[in-house]
Amino acid sequence: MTAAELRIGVIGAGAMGSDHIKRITRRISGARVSAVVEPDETRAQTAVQNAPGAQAFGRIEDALEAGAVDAVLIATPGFLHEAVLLPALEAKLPILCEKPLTPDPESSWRVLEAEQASGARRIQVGFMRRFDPEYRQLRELVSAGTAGELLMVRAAHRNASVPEQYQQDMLITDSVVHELDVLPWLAGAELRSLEVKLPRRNSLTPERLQEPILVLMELSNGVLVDLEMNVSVQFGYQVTTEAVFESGVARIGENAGLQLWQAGRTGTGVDADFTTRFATAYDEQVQRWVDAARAGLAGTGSFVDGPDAWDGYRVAVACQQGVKALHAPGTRVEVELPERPAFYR
Ligand SMILES: NC(=O)C1=CN([C@@H]2O[C@H](COP(=O)(O)OP(=O)(O)OC[C@H]3O[C@@H](n4cnc5c(N)ncnc54)[C@H](O)[C@@H]3O)[C@@H](O)[C@H]2O)C=CC1
Ligand SMILES: O=C1[C@@H](O)[C@H](O)[C@@H](O)[C@H](O)[C@H]1O
Repeated sequence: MTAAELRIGVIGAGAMGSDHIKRITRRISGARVSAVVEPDETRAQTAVQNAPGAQAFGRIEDALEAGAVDAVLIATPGFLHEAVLLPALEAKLPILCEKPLTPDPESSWRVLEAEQASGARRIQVGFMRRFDPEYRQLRELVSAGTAGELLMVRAAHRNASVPEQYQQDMLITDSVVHELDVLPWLAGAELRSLEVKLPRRNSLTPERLQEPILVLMELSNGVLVDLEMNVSVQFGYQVTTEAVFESGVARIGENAGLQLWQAGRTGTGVDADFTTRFATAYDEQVQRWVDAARAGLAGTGSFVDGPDAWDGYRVAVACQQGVKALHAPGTRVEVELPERPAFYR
């Protein structure tokens, strides 16, 4: 037996929050947006227009006090996640928190402590790539072993451009953060070290940035990863992964949509940004979280079906070390985690 339709409070109605509001309203079953928490009034009004029946609030505390939500989806900027996570945990709500869990290991650890005090794992972190069909297929290939052992991964994460508020460290904390979660997950291993190399600078990148960057990672099973992180490619959005096995090579993420052969040329669509490239993954992530949250509230299952707060903490440590590597190009920086609390095993 599951709980009735899940009433979701979306906290933060900027780019991602609005995308999730449309998703929940139009494509997700078993849930509706009952509240939007957004201090910017114009954004709040636009958001509630896209979510029939939703109430607007300026602060999460007000939405909780009004009893307007059964669960929350957090889409405020990362540095504000802790301030929203703590009252939501205190209210014992199921939570889907956009990446990163929080921007640094200390605040992520405080969140782990608050979650443990709440008595259950209630936080799912929005590392949506784990729900992308191609990443899932590749992970199955790794674990089935039909192409032999995985040896190396060559990855590229390319954005057409980035907004004004995007700063140098965000190459790691906002962008590479996804690979720091998904590549160890894909390879079935832990991240052991990171190194950043700086190739020639792209003259088209904003003045404040030194990029692209090359990130080298060593995993606990000996797999080596090289990742090109590039945020000024102009042509569109592309996230590719090539996995080199003992007896085969697999690639994902190269083409988007129709391939056309015409007038002596061939062409394939390119995604403009992550909202289209990972649309299926975001949908799957939110649907699985809604189903888990309903089961958790009904007492028939866990609140989480995907990356949890420990994954968020692990990635916060990796990002901290990644930023150190970014500031010391050519230096190998180790990644060490404390013992995982029994609660998360
Ligand atoms: N999974 C993915 O691929 C992506 C995830 N993100 C993540 O989504 C989150 C939001 O990013 P964006 O939508 O790009 O940011 P944004 O800046 O477009 O939107 C954030 C919104 O939060 C609101 N806000 C600020 N303080 C608030 C508070 N105390 N309570 C409620 N709302 C508050 C702001 O007014 C703004 O409307 C970040 O954690 C970001 O890392 C962003 C892009 C892609
Ligand atoms: O999370 C995201 C953005 O914040 C980030 O800026 C992009 O580089 C990522 O591809 C996207 O998925």
